[in-house]
Amino acid sequence: MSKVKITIPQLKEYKQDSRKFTMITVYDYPMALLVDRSQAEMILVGDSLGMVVLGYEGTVPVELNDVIYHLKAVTRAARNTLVVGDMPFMSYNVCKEEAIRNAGRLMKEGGADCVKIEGGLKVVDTVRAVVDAGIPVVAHIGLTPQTASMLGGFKVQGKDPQAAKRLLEEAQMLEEAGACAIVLECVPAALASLITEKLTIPTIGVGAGVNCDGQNLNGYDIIGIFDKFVPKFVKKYASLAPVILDAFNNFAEEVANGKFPTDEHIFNMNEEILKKIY
Ligand SMILES: Nc1nc(=O)c2c([nH]1)NC[C@@H]1CN(c3ccc(C(=O)N[C@@H](CCC(=O)O)C(=O)O)cc3)CN21
Ligand SMILES: CC(C)C(=O)C(=O)O
Ligand SMILES: [Mg+2]
Repeated sequence: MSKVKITIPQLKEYKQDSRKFTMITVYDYPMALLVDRSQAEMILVGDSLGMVVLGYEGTVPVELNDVIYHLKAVTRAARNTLVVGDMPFMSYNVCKEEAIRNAGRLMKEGGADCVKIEGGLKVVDTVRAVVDAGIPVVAHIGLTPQTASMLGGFKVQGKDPQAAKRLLEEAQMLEEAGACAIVLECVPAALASLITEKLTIPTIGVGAGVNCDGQNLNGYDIIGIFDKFVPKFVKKYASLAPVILDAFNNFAEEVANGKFPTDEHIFNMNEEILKKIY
């Protein structure tokens, strides 16, 4: 199977052809190698790395340099997968100039193919400015973890009529501002379906139902190695945590009782050489 990297314009063609695409969130070289070998079209190097690989409670502490560091690892592996670099909190919120400069760093230093920016109305002009600078932008509305404190936590968004209407309007404004795709996170399936229908750019759902043009899940959730919390929208396709724990315990057990290492896993030395040092 030869996989060819999907292009930004092709994302729209996928939507026009009702062809679904997959984005998997990963942050390191071995995981990116596996995604690259899979059918998945896209990788997100998400600021969720703060929670999944750095152990923070949220995504707010994540620095631009953290995302660049992980992007570098991922883009060394992902030669045939489109890589989205997530703009962390405060890397685009102060002013448009800073947003452009920081988005540029994700592309130039991290090797990202495009960037992702959280927010609705308030980031429309920023999205336009970054796109005008020649950087493709994926928008992100609904549950926006960087501003979770203002949303009252990691909660489903757009449940009442005003909030639902606002999300639709924001999606349309972000499309108009030039976003090449939009992530809908934790929004009711029927609303995500309506937004998908009204937009010409593809929607990427994460907890947003089957009618989105693309789907995103976290790679560490999919294989069940991150189990600190598991959002309702996650489907675990494998449960590796117990498998890994078992392997670690078997190793430690064999070390404790002297069964590891055996001849198979050691390096031998010529007897004559050994005699010379006695
Ligand atoms: N490993 C991982 N997977 C993710 O999907 C993910 C992250 N980390 N970090 C960044 C955000 C945070 N996300 C989350 C985290 C928790 C819930 C959660 O617990 N939601 C409740 C629903 C609450 C409600 O009903 O309003 C749930 O039960 O799923 C949802 C999304 C999604 N993202
Ligand atoms: C939840 C996804 C869309 C994300 O932004 C991340 O993983 O950082
Ligand atoms: Mg994110």
